Amino acid sequence: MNMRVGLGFDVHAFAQGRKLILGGVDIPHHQGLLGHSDADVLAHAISDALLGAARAGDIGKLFPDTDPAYAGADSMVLLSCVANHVRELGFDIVDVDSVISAQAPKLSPFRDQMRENLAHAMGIDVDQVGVKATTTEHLGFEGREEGISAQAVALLLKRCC
Ligand SMILES: Nc1ccn([C@@H]2O[C@H](COP(=O)(O)O)[C@@H](O)[C@H]2O)c(=O)n1
Ligand SMILES: C[C@@]1(CO)OP(=O)(O)OP(=O)(O)OC[C@H]1O
Repeated sequence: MNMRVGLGFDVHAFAQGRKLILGGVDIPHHQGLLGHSDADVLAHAISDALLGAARAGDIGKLFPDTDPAYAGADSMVLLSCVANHVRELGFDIVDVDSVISAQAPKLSPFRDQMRENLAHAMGIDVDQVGVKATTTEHLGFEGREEGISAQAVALLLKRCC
């Protein structure tokens, strides 16, 4: 069986004085996401989906949040490393889809730029990357605007020898 599916999920809390970076896009907002890296929750969920499909651990295994080397890291660079890693393990990236849960800000104006950035980082075509957004109708931590979550799925094809 040559197809593998992976699931990724990540959460980051909002904090004052931080940038809001999603899919490599710097989105104007009155608060941003807290993290060891730039806290790009979408890039992290997609990274974990790729790693899950390749059965290669998770983002924290590759880039520990205790390692000063990743303080303030650009998560699109981390995503590129993950994509190259799964390719080195013998997989091609077939398709990626994702959803961001955020009460605010409105993300649809930034969707196409996020897709382009993510596709570029993973070395795939933009039509192989889906990005969606939803509010949680004011329910839960996303709905209270305490943070943002993202989920992603990835489909990989194992190259045969
Ligand atoms: N942060 C967000 C959340 C949602 N959207 C767009 O609005 C549509 C409706 O959202 P509901 O949560 O009310 O279903 C959603 O399908 C997105 O197109 C958004 O852009 N940014
Ligand atoms: C991205 C990494 C890099 O150290 O740190 P964070 O920005 O804290 O993000 P998280 O999703 O909590 O953990 C994964 C880490 O690999």
